Amino acid sequence: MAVNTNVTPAIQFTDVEMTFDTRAGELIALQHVNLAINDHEFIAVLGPSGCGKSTLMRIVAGLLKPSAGTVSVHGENVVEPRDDIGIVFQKPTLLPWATLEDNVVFPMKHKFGRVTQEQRERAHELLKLVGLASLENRRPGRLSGGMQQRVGIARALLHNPDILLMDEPFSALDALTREEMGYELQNIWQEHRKTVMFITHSIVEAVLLADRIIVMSHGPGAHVAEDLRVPAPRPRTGDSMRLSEMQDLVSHLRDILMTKKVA
Ligand SMILES: Nc1ncnc2c1ncn2[C@@H]1O[C@H](COP(=O)(O)OP(=O)(O)OP(=O)(O)O)[C@@H](O)[C@H]1O
Repeated sequence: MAVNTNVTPAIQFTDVEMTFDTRAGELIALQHVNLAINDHEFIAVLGPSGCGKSTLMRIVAGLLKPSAGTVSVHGENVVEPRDDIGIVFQKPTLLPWATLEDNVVFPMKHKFGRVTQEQRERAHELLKLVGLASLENRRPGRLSGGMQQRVGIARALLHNPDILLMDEPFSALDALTREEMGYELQNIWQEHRKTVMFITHSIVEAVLLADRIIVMSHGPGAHVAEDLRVPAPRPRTGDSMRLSEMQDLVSHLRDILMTKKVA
């Protein structure tokens, strides 16, 4: 079968530069960032602390405008926040007085002033999808960090975005919950096939979840230093990590990230 190489990427960075004005002067955080992320692809972004991973995500989300270059989503330049993007942050910042269902539908209420019955039904289905069936009338204060983050994921999926941006979504969780959430995210991704851009500091998490791993170089002027395909088939399990090619990938990533070889 012929491969169509002329497909518009879900997300494309073209020669992106991001400069911030700081008290110490101009800081060139990103420079010459070129990257194409395909539809339905799950990519993880790794890189030294402060290299600009969150900045990349905020540009895709339309929350920041690049100083030079362009970012497009499905072929359209990003100039403002878009409805086809959902975002999950490190902490879900839920409304403590609202039920889980009300928290999931809150962005709709905030944006349109009302919530439809269909959206409430979808919130119910999504809470089921993230393992919180029958808890929709609870309030977040009584939930563990992992459960709260599940609500954050359900909320990001409510408007059925094509693209999910996740900025260290599991970093505040304990190790076991974090691993469990990773497998759940993989299940959700297998079922819904969103394009996912997942920022993490965990090499193992990146390797377990992603199709491709993007390693950013050190800043200032961070760019894509490596673009690596993850070799294991899906669904990935703990056993996937025993494959020699996965261990080689983990060793390679440790080597370049811990010995600061990314330049
Ligand atoms: N609004 C801003 N104003 C000034 N400097 C900023 C701003 N946002 C980010 N920076 C700087 O840009 C660089 C990249 O920041 P960013 O948060 O994107 O890095 P990161 O790779 O996500 O960091 P971490 O891994 O520690 O979360 C850092 O030096 C940061 O201090």
